[in-house]
Amino acid sequence: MPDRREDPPFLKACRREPTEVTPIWLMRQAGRYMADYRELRSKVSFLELCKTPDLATEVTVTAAERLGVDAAILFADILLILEPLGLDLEFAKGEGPVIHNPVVEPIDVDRIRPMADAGALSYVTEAVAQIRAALPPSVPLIGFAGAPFTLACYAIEGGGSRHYDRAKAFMYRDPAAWDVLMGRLTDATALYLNAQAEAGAQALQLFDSWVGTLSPRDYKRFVQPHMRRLFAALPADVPAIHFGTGTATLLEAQRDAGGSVIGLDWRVELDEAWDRLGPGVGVQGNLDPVVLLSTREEIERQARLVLQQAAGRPGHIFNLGHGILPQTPVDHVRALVDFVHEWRG
Ligand SMILES: Cc1c2[nH]c(c1CCC(=O)O)Cc1[nH]c(c(CCC(=O)O)c1C)Cc1[nH]c(c(CCC(=O)O)c1C)Cc1[nH]c(c(C)c1CCC(=O)O)C2
Repeated sequence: MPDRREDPPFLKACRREPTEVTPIWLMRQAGRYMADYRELRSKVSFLELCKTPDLATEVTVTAAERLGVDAAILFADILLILEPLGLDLEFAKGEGPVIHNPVVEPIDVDRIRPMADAGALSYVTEAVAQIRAALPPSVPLIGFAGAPFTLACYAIEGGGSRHYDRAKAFMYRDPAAWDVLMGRLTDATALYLNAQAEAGAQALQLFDSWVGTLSPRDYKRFVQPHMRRLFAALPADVPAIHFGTGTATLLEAQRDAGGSVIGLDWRVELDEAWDRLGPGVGVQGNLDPVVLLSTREEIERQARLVLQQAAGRPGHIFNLGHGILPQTPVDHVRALVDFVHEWRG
């Protein structure tokens, strides 16, 4: 058994062990709100950045250092896995992601090729190994992937969407084809996350960003069995964080699907949500990212409320309820990190 007493606070909190400070990291902590990132992006495209381990390492490590956060997150994107599955992905200027050959008809699911191994994504596992080697031991590295439902939304919609009407109509119209698609995405994601853990990722986050669009009943029918299988296929000794947004009515069903930590957004009260989830899981969240656009006083007031709601229970990881917005002042993010570290109940 490895000696885990000296583990950094983020990993202890993932295991619901007491920590001296509440660990904090932020979704999208590396990105356009940082001048260093914008400077680099003026020279290389987003996909090139993701596919060049040296650059992905630089971006990941710089962001973690600048902010003084308790964990780094691999610089990559949830949609990269769609390429080896046979989808033609582009990050178009000003438009966000576009998939040029989306899944439209049930027969298109046949085009989604099962992945034999994670070899086609070796640029990601190389980045993981390089980042792990570059970070100090006190800063754990989080690997991640998109959850099958959120990936299926992109694969079917061909990009972002407001109501996910095409994806959901596909799901309702042809549940058998839906399950085949979800099954392939689940298999590929399990391989990909295991490869990240093998390369050095010390925790794994599944982003089910758009799952809040489903009713509890539909979640249980169309998503939960796949998520159960996915979590069961992950390495048992690596904490898994199960994240979604708009999930107030889905939390228990998400917990039952898997993950040692459940991500919460700001639409729920953290203490009430944790009561519902019970003592068997930790929680991550849940400051509204828009609060970071206000004043330092308001940021501290709202951060204090989150910390107070989590107080007395080990297993809280401070985060936003969703990613940092591009117009966020870096100083505000740093002030938040310092405030959380200095807070002593
Ligand atoms: C849905 C989703 C995507 N990507 C991701 C999600 C799930 C989280 C969420 O709900 O926000 C996850 C993601 N995307 C990115 C990371 C890197 C790690 C981090 O710092 O958090 C992570 C964890 C980098 C990125 N992914 C993207 C950028 C911006 C690219 C740029 O430099 O122009 C970054 C830094 C591009 C991206 N990627 C995606 C969209 C919709 C966009 C365009 C919108 C946008 O630009 O914010 C898909």
